[in-house]
Amino acid sequence: METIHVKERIPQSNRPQIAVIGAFDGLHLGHQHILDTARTFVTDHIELAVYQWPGSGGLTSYQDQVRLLSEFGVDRFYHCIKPFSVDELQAERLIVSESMADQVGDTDIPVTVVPDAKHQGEPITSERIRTLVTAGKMEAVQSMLGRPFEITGVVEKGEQLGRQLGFPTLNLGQIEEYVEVKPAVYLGTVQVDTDYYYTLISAGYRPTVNGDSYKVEAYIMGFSGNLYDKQVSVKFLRHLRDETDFQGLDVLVEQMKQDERYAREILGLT
Ligand SMILES: Cc1cc2nc3c(=O)[nH]c(=O)nc-3n(C[C@H](O)[C@H](O)[C@H](O)COP(=O)(O)O)c2cc1C
Ligand SMILES: Nc1ncnc2c1ncn2[C@@H]1O[C@H](COP(=O)(O)OP(=O)(O)O)[C@@H](O)[C@H]1O
Repeated sequence: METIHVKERIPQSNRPQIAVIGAFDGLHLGHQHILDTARTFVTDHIELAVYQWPGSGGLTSYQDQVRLLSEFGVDRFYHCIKPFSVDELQAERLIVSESMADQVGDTDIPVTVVPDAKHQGEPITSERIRTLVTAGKMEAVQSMLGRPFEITGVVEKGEQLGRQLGFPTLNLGQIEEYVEVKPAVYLGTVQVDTDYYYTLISAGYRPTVNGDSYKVEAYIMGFSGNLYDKQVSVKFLRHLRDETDFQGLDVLVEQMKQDERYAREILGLT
């Protein structure tokens, strides 16, 4: 897949295109349905192009978007930082969602409007998924994304208290572009290089240790090793409990042990 950053005018393509227009934050099941529809118009001589309309973001990093769009068979990805007019496109056909159809306006290009994909009777939208992430409802989020919610970041140094408590936790840095997951403890997985591990994720403000800022941390079960500066991806599978202001570190440690027992029980591990 070729990626093109568009600051001003959209460059002309030398191949005929089926053009999909949308914000595409999250690449959720609705987006996947639009791309499936678009692919039915693609032939040997026509390429599939996505023109990304600027939007709110927060569910997928730019890097995730590039990876996912490429996996979904997109040939060219135009990352547009400003709204554009469809007159600038030289497409055989435009493919848009119901909500995007209003923005398209009059055009001579044939337009296919793809009906919204639904979850429990309501349209799947990025806004709806963002709200659920901030509410910690990870199973519902997963149902609408078609995969678990995932955050990719770089492991940063913290206060180095975790190891003293018997629960070393990698701290995810460079995650500002994601929405804040509800402060709570989650069961998930972490990908380090090509390996996957089960993990307990703590997202929040760490009131017990007078934490002052929002952090996403992960204690990898049955792992030891140095992960500083590595890029890791954390997937949220299930909410276990909300973040609590415990009366002292010993109470927090007892609860973390209980969290690990509970997670192992769910996973069928001993
Ligand atoms: C499984 C788990 C559950 C946690 N639950 C809480 C909690 O309920 N309240 C809280 O203040 N901090 C909680 N934390 C965060 C710890 O306070 C934090 O990991 C510890 O202060 C170590 O921080 P450090 O990585 O900066 O050294 C939890 C951490 C883990 C791994
Ligand atoms: N099981 C584990 N889970 C997470 N990190 C681990 C684990 N074992 C070792 N580590 C390493 O220890 C660091 C976390 O230890 P911690 O004492 O919490 O320090 P910090 O406050 O700097 O995060 C991680 O960044 C990683 O390099």
